[in-house]
Amino acid sequence: MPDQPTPPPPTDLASLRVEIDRIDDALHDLLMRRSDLVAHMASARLKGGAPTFRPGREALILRRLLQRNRGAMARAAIVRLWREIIAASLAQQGRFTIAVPDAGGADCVASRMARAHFGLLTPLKAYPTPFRALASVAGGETAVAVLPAPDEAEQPEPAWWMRMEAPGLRVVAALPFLAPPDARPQAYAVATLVPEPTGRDRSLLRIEPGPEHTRPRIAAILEAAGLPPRWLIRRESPSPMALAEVPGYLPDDEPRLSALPFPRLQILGTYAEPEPEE
Ligand SMILES: C=C(O[C@@H]1C=C(C(=O)O)C=C[C@H]1O)C(=O)O
Repeated sequence: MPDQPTPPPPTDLASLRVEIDRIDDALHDLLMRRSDLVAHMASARLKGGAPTFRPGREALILRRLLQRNRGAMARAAIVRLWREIIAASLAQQGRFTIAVPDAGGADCVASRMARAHFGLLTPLKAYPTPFRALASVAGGETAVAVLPAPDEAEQPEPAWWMRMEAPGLRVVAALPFLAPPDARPQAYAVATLVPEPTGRDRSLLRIEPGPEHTRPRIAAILEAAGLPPRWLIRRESPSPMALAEVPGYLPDDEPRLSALPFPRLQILGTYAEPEPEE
């Protein structure tokens, strides 16, 4: 459709509104067809045992649409619309509740990011701590936890990344999806699924450093391994631990990691790189 010449818009207000009504009907028809396909996917169990939530596929859909976006509608508006469409299709496929830490109610960054990404209608469930939110995902009570991005200055209790041990839990998305290129994510989504590569991904590495592994030393080691950190934090308490965001999709058996000299290293997750706002 975008390649066909667009007819010139009518010049009087009444005809313009008739044309907008016609377009709304066409959009609605397509939305109904889209949700019929999702219903078919869910009822025919076409996904088999595969997870309902596929954050990599969602990122690819949004990237494709942003790429072809022409005209006056802002990129942020396109993302907003499709986040709601995708949220509606996730809701159609079964119970889909998001766990958030209850640090300051609806205003807290995790709740705001969860709302923006998973839509206004997706149920959010508040837990007293990020760790309890993670436990609810590990136990299958909720589908995803949205947690604030780690910060070197945070207290040990909110430092969820230091205590993310339950098997199968992975960081699967960085939020928001639309962000300035050098911005750090404001929140991360954690779920029990193996993320799919999207062609442009990033990963979170948790490192238990030796005493000689100062922050600059860790950065230099990662850089030499072809994993230059976008940012890196190192905390001393309750025990020394560092966290780095590195470019690329890292599967669990990533060969570049086996030669690294740290006492312990773990991939906390891998997810689509956010898209620029402009
Ligand atoms: C429809 C699907 O399920 C979910 C909803 C999607 C959508 O509405 O496009 C995309 C990926 C999944 O998170 C799918 O797997 O394709």
